[in-house]
Amino acid sequence: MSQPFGSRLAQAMDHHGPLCLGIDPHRQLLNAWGLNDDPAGLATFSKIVIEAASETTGVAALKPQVALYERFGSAGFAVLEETLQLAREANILTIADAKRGDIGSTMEGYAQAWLADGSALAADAVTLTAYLGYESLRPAIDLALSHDRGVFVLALTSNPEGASVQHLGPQGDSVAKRIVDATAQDNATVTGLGSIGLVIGATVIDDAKALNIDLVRANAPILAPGYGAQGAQAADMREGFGEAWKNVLVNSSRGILQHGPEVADLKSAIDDARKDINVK
Ligand SMILES: O=C(O)c1cc(=O)[nH]c(=O)n1[C@@H]1O[C@H](COP(=O)(O)O)[C@@H](O)[C@H]1O
Repeated sequence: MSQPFGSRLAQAMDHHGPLCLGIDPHRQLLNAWGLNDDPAGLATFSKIVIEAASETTGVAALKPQVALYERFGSAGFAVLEETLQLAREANILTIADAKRGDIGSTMEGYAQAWLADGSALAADAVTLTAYLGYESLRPAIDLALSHDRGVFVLALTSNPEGASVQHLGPQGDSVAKRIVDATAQDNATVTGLGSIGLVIGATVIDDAKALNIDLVRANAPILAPGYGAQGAQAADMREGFGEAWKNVLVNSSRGILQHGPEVADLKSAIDDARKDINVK
């Protein structure tokens, strides 16, 4: 890969718009699509989603939810490897939603799995959790940067429980703010969009303001899940993110996937979401 992840993502977002399609093969969705909840069902589901994404101009990235493959152990991981390979062949950026985090020495192992050239699980970026401290993620950040890949560090998550940890800290100095400020440092010397991203739930954008968090200064791609099935609305996202909106990659999983299994129906759900998000 000849360009940093941030530049590749910025180009994809310019070309396709800011939609990331989550590949979340929940048992209920597989059943609704007439598929078995087993590795063969996972494989068919994933292929259909990639086919739909590659036949529209509406998807900047795909985000496979690792947990829903991991349910099936090594057989599920084999399907995830194939899925990542198909997305690579379709030229669509991938974000492995693995939410990894560990002490530095073992973080190195996760980094090699998700971010090293030649790894069967390598994606363009991986989601990380900084509960062990932002600096514990350094092996993944370093490997990502040296391999033109990226990471997305959870800062403010879309679930209601996140605030009980992420808002902690004295007035104006929350855990979430520290994470955002750390990504700002890592992206500071980059011209264009940085490769060290953040996750800010679309359902909790107002918290960023309340916590005095400067998302623009972070110069980070911002993955925003919560649109669609979790109820966040396009107009509220645009207004809430304000100036940072230009860096926001909006994820929708179930909101689009519920329209399957026909590729044509998925495509039209992607188009609808895309128009909705782009509404001025
Ligand atoms: O890291 C994520 O992607 C993530 C962070 C977060 O704060 N909230 C959140 O919902 N997610 C993921 O985004 C996807 C949301 O799926 P839907 O609610 O079906 O659109 C799931 O795979 C979640 O695990």
